Amino acid sequence: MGGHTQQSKPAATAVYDHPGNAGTTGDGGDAVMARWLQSAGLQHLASPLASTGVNQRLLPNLLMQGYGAQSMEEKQRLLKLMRNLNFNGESASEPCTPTTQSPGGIGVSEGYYSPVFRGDFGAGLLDLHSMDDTELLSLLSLARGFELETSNMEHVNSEPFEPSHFMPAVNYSFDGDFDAPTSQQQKPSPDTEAAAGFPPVDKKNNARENNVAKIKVVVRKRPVNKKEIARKEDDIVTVSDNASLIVHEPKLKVDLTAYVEKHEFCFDAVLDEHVTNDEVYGVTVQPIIPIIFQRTKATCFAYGQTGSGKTYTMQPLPLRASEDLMRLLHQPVYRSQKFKLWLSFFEIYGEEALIASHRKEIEDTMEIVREEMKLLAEVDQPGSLIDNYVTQLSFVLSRKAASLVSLQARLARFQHRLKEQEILSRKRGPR
Ligand SMILES: Nc1ncnc2c1ncn2[C@@H]1O[C@H](COP(=O)(O)OP(=O)(O)OP(=O)(O)O)[C@@H](O)[C@H]1O
Repeated sequence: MGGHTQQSKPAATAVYDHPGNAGTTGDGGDAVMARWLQSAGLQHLASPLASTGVNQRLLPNLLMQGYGAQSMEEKQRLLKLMRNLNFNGESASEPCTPTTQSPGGIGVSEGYYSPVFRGDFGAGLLDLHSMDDTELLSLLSLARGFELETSNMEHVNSEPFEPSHFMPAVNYSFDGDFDAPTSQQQKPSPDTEAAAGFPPVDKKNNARENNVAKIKVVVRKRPVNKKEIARKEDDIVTVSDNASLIVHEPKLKVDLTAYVEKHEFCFDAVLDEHVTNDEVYGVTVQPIIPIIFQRTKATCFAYGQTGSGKTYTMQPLPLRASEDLMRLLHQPVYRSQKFKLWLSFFEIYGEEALIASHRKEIEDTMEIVREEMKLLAEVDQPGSLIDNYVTQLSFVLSRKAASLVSLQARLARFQHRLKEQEILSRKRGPR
C-alpha cells in the first residue's frame, strides 16, 4: 500500500490491510471490527479506539457509550449494525442505508447491498465462510461477549448451538397440506421437514444459524386511552419504523421552561398502536411453534409498566399457540411420532403481589410529600432565598402531581382486578 493511499484511507481499513496484523487473534479482531464497521460506512469510528490498543471485545460497548459514535445518525446505524450482526443480517427488516457519503465509505448510490459488498460484508452481515479461523474466533468473542483462547478452539468448535427460533426467512404455514412420510423417525429428515413446511436444512445454513440470536425483543405500543385523551396527555411514543421508536420525554429547565428530549431505541420489531393481537402473534409466537417439534424449549413473556398492555397482549397468545400446536400435531408427519401435549396456565399475580405493589406506590408518593414538607419548613426560615425554594418546590410538586395521577389510575385498576378476582365481593366466612 502506497504512502499516499494509506494517508487518505480511513485508519480502520489500514489496520485490516496491514499484512503484519493478520497473525494474532487481537489484531485479527481489530480487522474484523474494522470490516464490520466499514460495512455500514462507520469505519472512522474504529480508528481512534482500535489504534490505542483498546480490547476489541469492548469496542462495541465503548462505541455505544459515546466514545465513538457522536451523532444520533451514527448511533442509530451502529445499533442497527449490532442488531443485524446478532441476527446474521437476515432478519433486518430493512437495510441500514447510509444517508450520507462517509469519507472512504460506501456511497449512497452503491448502498450496502451493492454486489461489491453483498459478497463480502453487507450491513452487519458477515460472510462467515470467507473468514479464516482467527477472524472467526475473534468475531465470536465479540459477538458472544467472552474471550476465546485459541487453545480452547476444539472445545469451542464442538460446543453445540441451538438453531435460532427466529429465522426470518422462514414463513411457516399451518394451513398447507402436509404430505407426510409414513416412516417412524425420531428426527424428521430434511425431506420430511420440507414437506411439513420447514425450510430445507442445509449445512451452510446451519452454520449461519449457529451465530443467530436466540432472543427476540418485540415492542408493542398501546393506543392512548380515553382517560389519557380526556386529561389531554401527550402521546410520548412515536413508532419510527418496524424496528425503532422514539420516546419524547417532557422535561423542565431550571427556569421552568418546558422542553422535550427525544430518545431513540431499536428493537427486533416494533408494533404500533394499530396492530391486532393476531399480528402480534404472527411476529412473536407463531414462528417458534414448529421449533418446539424439534425438541427445543421456547418461552414468551411480557415486560412493562403497569397498564402498558401486557395482559391485553399476552392473553390471546396461549389459545392461538394451542390451535397451531394442535394443527401441527395432527399432521401425519408428527402424528406418527406420538407426541403428547400438556397445557397448564396460571397467572403469577396474586392478591399479595397486588397489595405489595400498591403499597410501594403509596410509599413513593409519601416520600415526595415528605420532601415537600422539608422544603416548606426550610423556606419558612428568615433570610431564605425564596427564588431557589420556589424552583425546587415546583419540581417536587410536579413530581407529586404525576405520582398522584398514577396512584389514582393504579387504585382504579387495583379495584377492578379485585372485583375481577371476586375478592371484594367474596363473602367472609365465620371466623
Ligand atoms: N393494544 C391495545 N389496544 C387497546 N387497548 C389496550 C391495548 N393494550 C392495552 N389496552 C388496554 O389498556 C388497559 C391496560 O392494559 P393491561 O391490563 O393489559 O395492562 P397491564 O400491563 O397488564 O397492567 P398491569 O401491570 O397493571 O396488570 C386495559 O384496559 C386494556 O384493555
